[in-house]
Amino acid sequence: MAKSTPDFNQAEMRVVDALDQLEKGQAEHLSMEWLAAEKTFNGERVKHTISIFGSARIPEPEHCDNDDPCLAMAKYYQEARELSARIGRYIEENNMNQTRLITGGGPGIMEAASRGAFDAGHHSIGLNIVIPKEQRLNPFIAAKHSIEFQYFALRKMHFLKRARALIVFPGGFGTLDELFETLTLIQTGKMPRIPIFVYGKAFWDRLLNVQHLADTGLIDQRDLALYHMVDSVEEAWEWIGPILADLNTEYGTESP
Ligand SMILES: Nc1ncnc2c1ncn2[C@@H]1O[C@H](COP(=O)(O)O)[C@@H](O)[C@H]1O
Repeated sequence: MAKSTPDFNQAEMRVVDALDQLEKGQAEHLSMEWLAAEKTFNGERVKHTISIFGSARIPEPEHCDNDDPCLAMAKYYQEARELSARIGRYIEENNMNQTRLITGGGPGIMEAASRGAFDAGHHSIGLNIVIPKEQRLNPFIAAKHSIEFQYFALRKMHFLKRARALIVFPGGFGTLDELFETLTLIQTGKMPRIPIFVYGKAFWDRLLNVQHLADTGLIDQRDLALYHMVDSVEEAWEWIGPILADLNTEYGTESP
């Protein structure tokens, strides 16, 4: 027997039902969450951010039980910390009070990045997310610089709204989601192009064969240039340093 195909009206009805189920309270919560984050950014007078993404599960080497994958990945914790310290130091030394480093506020690479900023006397902002596992605000973010979200979608919009550069360290589904959403938004013209640095060639080369997407016509060859691979703190800084210097020239002297 042939399968029945839902007609257009049935599909429309499902959309209407779904919208009905979205309670008024939920819609209000969405807008409150968005506005609460706006309030914190505006209260802190933040206009430009450097966002760092990466695994919630990469610990510092001291917390590995000497097992190989843990130690191999833990180098990224140290490098994220070191790079963030450089970024934080530059922002502080140049009094760029409208520019902030932001992270997901959680453990792993997020902690490393907040910690590096903290080492340099820079108060990073953490966009924390309420989830059942691995949720804790890392100790290198002050409570007043933490913004708590229930919705990943809104949180991602805030990650990108003021972003002047993104640095993406190795990570799992969460990190991949953040990287690919950003690439999709830029590819489809939904947000302006910003520099994206993907950190850790050995990790990313093993994970992604993006050339295959271009070879099969699923992305344009030019889309491959939407991000740039970097493989050391030094190399990353060669790109990020000038971005901060440009921000400093353009806005550094503006009063908040
Ligand atoms: N526990 C978490 N706290 C804050 N942010 C988180 C957390 N877990 C995931 N995230 C977000 O997603 C990526 C990391 O996800 P992985 O799957 O571990 O790569 C991170 O950039 C956070 O924004």
